[in-house]
Amino acid sequence: MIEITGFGKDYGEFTAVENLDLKIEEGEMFGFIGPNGAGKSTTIRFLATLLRASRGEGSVNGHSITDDPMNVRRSVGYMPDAFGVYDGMKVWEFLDFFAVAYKIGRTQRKQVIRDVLELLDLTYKRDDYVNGLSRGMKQRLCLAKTLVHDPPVLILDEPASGLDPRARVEVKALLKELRRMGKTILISSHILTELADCCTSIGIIERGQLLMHGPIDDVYRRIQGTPTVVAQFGNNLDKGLSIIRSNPDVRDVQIDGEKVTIEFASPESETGNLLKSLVDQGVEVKNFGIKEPNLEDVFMMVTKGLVS
Ligand SMILES: Nc1ncnc2c1ncn2[C@@H]1O[C@H](COP(=O)(O)OP(=O)(O)OP(=O)(O)O)[C@@H](O)[C@H]1O
Repeated sequence: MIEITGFGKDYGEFTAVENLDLKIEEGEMFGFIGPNGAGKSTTIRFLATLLRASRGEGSVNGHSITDDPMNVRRSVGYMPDAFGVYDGMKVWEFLDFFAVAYKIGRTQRKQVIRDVLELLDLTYKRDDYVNGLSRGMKQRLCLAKTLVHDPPVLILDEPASGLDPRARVEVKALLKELRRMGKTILISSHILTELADCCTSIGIIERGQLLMHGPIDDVYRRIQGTPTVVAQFGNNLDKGLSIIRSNPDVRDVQIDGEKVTIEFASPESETGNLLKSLVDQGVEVKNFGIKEPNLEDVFMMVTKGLVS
């Protein structure tokens, strides 16, 4: 559905994105993750036909981004990271404006506006002025406007940024609903956990390079090899720490109050050996459990070059 080959973008001497290959299948929700300045928006703007590539090519819904941008635009609902809403316009007028731009006929427009307002839970704001909406509502309205031409692909640049936790949950629920409706979705974020439970695949980008990319389960599996244990000790914390630190299988130890996080060095590391030596040496172990990696861990490990 979305394919990019060898995409690169230079701004003068500076290379913002380097030789990026990406493939997103129909029906996927792809999380594009990276810190500020990594190159997410640059890649997204290329996909949305708003930026000329320095190198490489891509296609969306079978249409070439460079040779057939009009059909790409018809296929894509794009939500930029910073968007403007026009003052002095009512909610329905804002949506109507975009529907006209997509050449949707008058009668159909009414229905479309009704449908997207309903879907985005904004029907009760239909006649309100856009500039009087809260940030979360403006964000939802912007998402609504990406849907007016019923595109099969949604490209959303940080759609949940600046929202409070509740509004973020609402955006996530909405994205899941859109995926159920058959949309293929690319969503970028630097808030990693935000994407954990809704994406089917992820790509991690840093300094213009895609470090890892694949189905979310595969990415987890690739890093699961190096175990992390979270432990709690009843007494002898200092003794416990010295045993942990002198264990050759341990790469790093972090202490947060009573919680001790132990990172092991290799997939072959036997966490049980460490537990046994702690117990054998009289340390009271209250908890000792393998920690399942979350998206944050994946990101840290990939960007530290610990997995590839
Ligand atoms: N028009 C431009 N001129 C010069 N440099 C640019 C331009 N646009 C982006 N850059 C640079 O390219 C790099 C990638 O920027 P980009 O906006 O793609 O990152 P991002 O991953 O989307 O970051 P953020 O999460 O902060 O939006 C950054 O170093 C940025 O400063």
